[in-house]
Amino acid sequence: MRERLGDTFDPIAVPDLPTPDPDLDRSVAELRRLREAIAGLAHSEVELGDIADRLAEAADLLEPRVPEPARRLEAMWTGAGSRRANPVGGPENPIAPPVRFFGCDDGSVTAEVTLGLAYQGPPGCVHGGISALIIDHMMGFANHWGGRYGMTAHYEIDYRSPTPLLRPLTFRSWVDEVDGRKTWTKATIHAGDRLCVEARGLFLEASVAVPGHPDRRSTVGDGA
Ligand SMILES: CCCCCCCCCC(=O)SCCNC(=O)CCNC(=O)[C@H](O)C(C)(C)COP(=O)(O)OP(=O)(O)OC[C@H]1O[C@@H](n2cnc3c(N)ncnc32)[C@H](O)[C@@H]1OP(=O)(O)O
Repeated sequence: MRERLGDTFDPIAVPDLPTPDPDLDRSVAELRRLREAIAGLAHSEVELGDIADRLAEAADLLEPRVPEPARRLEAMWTGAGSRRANPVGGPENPIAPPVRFFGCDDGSVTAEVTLGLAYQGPPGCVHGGISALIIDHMMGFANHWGGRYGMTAHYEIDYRSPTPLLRPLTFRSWVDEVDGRKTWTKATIHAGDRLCVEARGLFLEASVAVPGHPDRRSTVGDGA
C-alpha cells in the first residue's frame, strides 16, 4: 500500500452509470444551472418577478408527479443503484456539486472540481462542510476502488489553507492502511500546488438494511 502519492496520475475514467431515465438527468442538469445562476444573483439589481412565477409553475407541475419517498428509496436501490442519486456528483441529485471521480492505476482516486457560489463558506472560499462532504464520499470511493468497503466510523480533517471558490481544485484519496474490518483512508484537496485540506478516515466493514428490499443488505461503498 503506498503511503504517499506521487505528483503524476494516469486517471482511468470510471464509466458513467447508465441512466434509466434521460429526462430525469436532464431535469437535474437544468436545476443545477438554476442553482448556480440563483446563487450568483445580487440583491435588488435584477428583476426576478417573472422568473419566480415560472419556477412556481414548474414546481406546481412537478409536485403532483412525485411518488412517495418510500417508492423513491426502493427505486434508488434497484438497477443503477444509489450512486446515481448520491449527494456528491450523483446525476440524479440536484444538490450535488459537479464532481467526477477517476480511478488511478496506483489504486488512488482523483477528481477535478470547480465549486461555485452556492458552496461558499468564508468570503470567496469553499465551506468547510462541503469539503468534508466531498472528502467523506471520496474516501468511500477510494475504498471501493481499492477493493475495500465500509461505513465511516471516524474521520479527522485539517484545513491547512483557504480553499478557493471558482478555481479548479484537485481532490485525491487513497487507502492508507487495512487491518481486518478496518480501513484507514487519506484524502487531500489542493488548489494548484497549495495544500488546502487533508483528512484521514476510519471505515469499518458493516452493512445496512436496504429500504424496500427486506432480504437485502448493502455494504456501504460496494458501488450498489
Ligand atoms: C463507489 C461508491 C462509493 C460510496 C461511498 C459512500 C461513502 C459514504 C460514507 C458514509 O457517509 S457512511 C455514513 C456515516 N457513517 C455512519 O452512519 C456509521 C454509523 N456507525 C455505525 O453504524 C457503527 O458505529 C459502525 C458500523 C461504524 C461500527 O459499529 P460496529 O458495532 O461494527 O463496531 P464495533 O463497536 O464492533 O468496533 C469495531 C472496532 O472498531 C473500533 N471503532 C468503532 N467505532 C470507532 C470510532 N468511531 N472510532 C475509532 N474506532 C472505532 C472499535 O474500537 C473496535 O476496535 P477493535 O476491534 O480494535 O476493538
